[in-house]
Amino acid sequence: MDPQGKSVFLTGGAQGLGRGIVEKLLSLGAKVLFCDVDVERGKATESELQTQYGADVVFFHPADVSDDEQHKAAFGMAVSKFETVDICVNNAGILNESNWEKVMAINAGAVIRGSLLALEHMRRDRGGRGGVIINVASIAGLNVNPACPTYCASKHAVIGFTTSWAMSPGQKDHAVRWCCLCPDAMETSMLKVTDIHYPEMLEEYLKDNGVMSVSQVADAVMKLIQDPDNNGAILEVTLKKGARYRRRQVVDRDGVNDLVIMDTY
Ligand SMILES: NC(=O)C1=CN([C@@H]2O[C@H](COP(=O)(O)OP(=O)(O)OC[C@H]3O[C@@H](n4cnc5c(N)ncnc54)[C@H](O)[C@@H]3O)[C@@H](O)[C@H]2O)C=CC1
Ligand SMILES: CC/C=C\C[C@H](O)/C=C/C=C\C=C\C=C\C(=O)[C@@H](O)C/C=C\CCC(=O)O
Repeated sequence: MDPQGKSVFLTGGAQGLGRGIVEKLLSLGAKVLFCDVDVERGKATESELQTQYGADVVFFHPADVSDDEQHKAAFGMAVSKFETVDICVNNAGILNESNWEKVMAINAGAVIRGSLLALEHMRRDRGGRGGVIINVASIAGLNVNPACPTYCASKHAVIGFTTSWAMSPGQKDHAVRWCCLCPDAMETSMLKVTDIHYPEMLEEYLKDNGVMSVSQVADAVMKLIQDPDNNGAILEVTLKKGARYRRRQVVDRDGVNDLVIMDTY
């Protein structure tokens, strides 16, 4: 899908990757409404982006996406501003190993709610125009990670949910494309979080693997949006190997043993 002239709803856009994605989309001619729980930063970001791109193409709406009503109201605001939402990016996420309920509510719960809101609005078999849902997971959703088991579980949930909807027999009728983004470490405030186990393991990991810029990862999100044939894609982005699709398939290897889930590049 070409972002030019399209309408976007994105969560967690006040800073970090969310803001980076908003900026790329605006530069490609999309209109964006983003929400965030950080009201001060959200307003400041809205003001800076309106100055750069125009007051009628980017809007901030305060919302905590772990709250059902606030999340629905923010999505509804995007629909009423733009009439339709073509692209939904469920990006808001936190890292906090001391509060597993909150991590699951934001990283998994709000991604599920946001996806279902978008699906209901977009699905062509119920009068919508189709669209794309991008769910932000992490490389941690594909690996094990003793530094942050809860975060890791929340990101595995995002990938399982997104790829399962992508394989729905109704997907062609819905005309909604489902994609997951799995970045390696990025230079954002999340990497400053200290509430993890074994911080020295993370430090070692970052030394070996490096840290990406937000811009590099936001470019990969544009690839996800623009490629029309990537329903079900898991886009892994790392500093060393760049953006690579992993495709998840359920495979019957021999007709005898259990089906297995396989990722291929
Ligand atoms: N920074 C990294 O190394 C990586 C981050 N990610 C994922 O990227 C996404 C964006 O994270 P970053 O930009 O790195 O973090 P960040 O902390 O810089 O930005 C996250 C934004 O989400 C907002 N947010 C948090 N909870 C919210 C809530 N309940 N309701 C609404 N907004 C909320 C924050 O206020 C903030 O503006 C997250 O899903 C994160 O898990 C994935 C892989 C690597
Ligand atoms: C701790 C998570 C930090 C930020 C979250 C964000 O999503 C960043 C993710 C990117 C990479 C994080 C890697 C962290 C690695 C570690 O902390 C090591 O403990 C991992 C060690 C072994 C796991 C085996 C593996 O590498 O797959």
